[in-house]
Amino acid sequence: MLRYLSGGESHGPGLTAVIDGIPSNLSINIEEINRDLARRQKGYGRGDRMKIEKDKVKILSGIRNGKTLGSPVTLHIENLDWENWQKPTQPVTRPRPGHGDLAGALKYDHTDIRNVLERASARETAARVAVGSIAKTLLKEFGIEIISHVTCIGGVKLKAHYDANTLKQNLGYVEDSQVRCMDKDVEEEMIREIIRAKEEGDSVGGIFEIWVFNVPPGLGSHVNWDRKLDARLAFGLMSIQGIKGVEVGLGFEAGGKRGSEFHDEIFYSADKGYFRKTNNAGGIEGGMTNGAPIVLRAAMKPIPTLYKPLMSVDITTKTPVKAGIERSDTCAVPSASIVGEGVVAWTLAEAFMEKFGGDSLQEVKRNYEGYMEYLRTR
Ligand SMILES: Cc1cc2nc3c(=O)[nH]c(=O)nc-3n(C[C@H](O)[C@H](O)[C@H](O)COP(=O)(O)O)c2cc1C
Ligand SMILES: C=C(O[C@@H]1CC(C(=O)O)=C[C@@H](OP(=O)(O)O)[C@H]1O)C(=O)O
Repeated sequence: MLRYLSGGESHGPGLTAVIDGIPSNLSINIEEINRDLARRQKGYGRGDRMKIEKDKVKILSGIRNGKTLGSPVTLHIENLDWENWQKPTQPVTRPRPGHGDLAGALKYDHTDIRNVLERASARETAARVAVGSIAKTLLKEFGIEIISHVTCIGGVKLKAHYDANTLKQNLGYVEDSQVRCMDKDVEEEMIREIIRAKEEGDSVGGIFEIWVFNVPPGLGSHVNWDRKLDARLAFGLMSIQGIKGVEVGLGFEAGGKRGSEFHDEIFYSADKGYFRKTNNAGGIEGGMTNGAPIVLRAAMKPIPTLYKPLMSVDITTKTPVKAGIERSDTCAVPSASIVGEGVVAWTLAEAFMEKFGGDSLQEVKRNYEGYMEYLRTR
């Protein structure tokens, strides 16, 4: 069984995650984890904090001579901003609409909202990306590949749905793009919209898409609600700060289609086995992977902290006030897409280990290859 927990405040000394259940003998390249951490920090519209942080992972346990031992893997990422937060600060009393401020202060009985925002903050997603990067390494051993791109920022949208080949061909462009968008004209318009929002003391959200390739059929299960993979992927994506909607395959568009237009017809050939010509289901049927690529989309609301704040109520005096202002991003959709890759990798690694689980990578491979061999005879 795979599991992990993380701890760490946004302006504390750092973030720590302990992962249990990674099989032994998996080669881990720290530079791959650092590459994902750097990808998460990029993206047009991020605030000044990203000029301070230079996220790098330290591995404190579970890896020796570059390979996992089978014991818990402990990851640590330092907060370089920590040294600027050593002096006592004024209590934060003006909750920001859209952040965890008011609900968190009421629930945990805090009179200083900073005690809530320190952990509600998406700083925590650096730990999730490091954990996700290890999950990606495990999945890569089986040819599973996860990619993401941004399809909408602040209402500026990609003009078409792209197929897997076009997406793969444009991946280099996406990685270089300041907003992780594959179309140069749309990218420029997105950046203009972020600039306009920032100038007006406002913020934007958007949508990102995640594709997973080479997934074997049969991850997840139809037999109980909490084993359904589409539900678990939606849970993972929805748990990212700011996410308000998740789609699988055609998603909300499915509600307007006839059955005959929507469902992906089944074909068989001796060389390919069972296959589909369409993928409106997004690779999941009955809570299980069906062998087609998994396609997911997540919608992020606009960033809650506004430099031109909305109205709020001071929690000490109960008087109407403008909401508090913290240093903030204007847009974080490109970063959220990298976090999305991480949580999807984690969820799939969990499901993968449930199906093929073993204590060493060799054992997992034997189990996987046995199943793939069985599928070839079906
Ligand atoms: C990568 C990333 C960066 C974010 N940066 C900010 C930010 O600078 N300011 C802010 O108010 N919210 C930011 N958010 C969103 C808040 O963390 C989030 O809205 C808040 O924790 C409340 O959670 P909820 O939106 O899921 O309800 C960011 C989210 C992500 C994923
Ligand atoms: C620190 C990160 O994002 C932070 C997420 C965040 C929030 O409210 O979610 C608020 C900002 O924090 P600060 O006020 O310290 O600048 C972002 O910078 C990060 O992504 O590493």
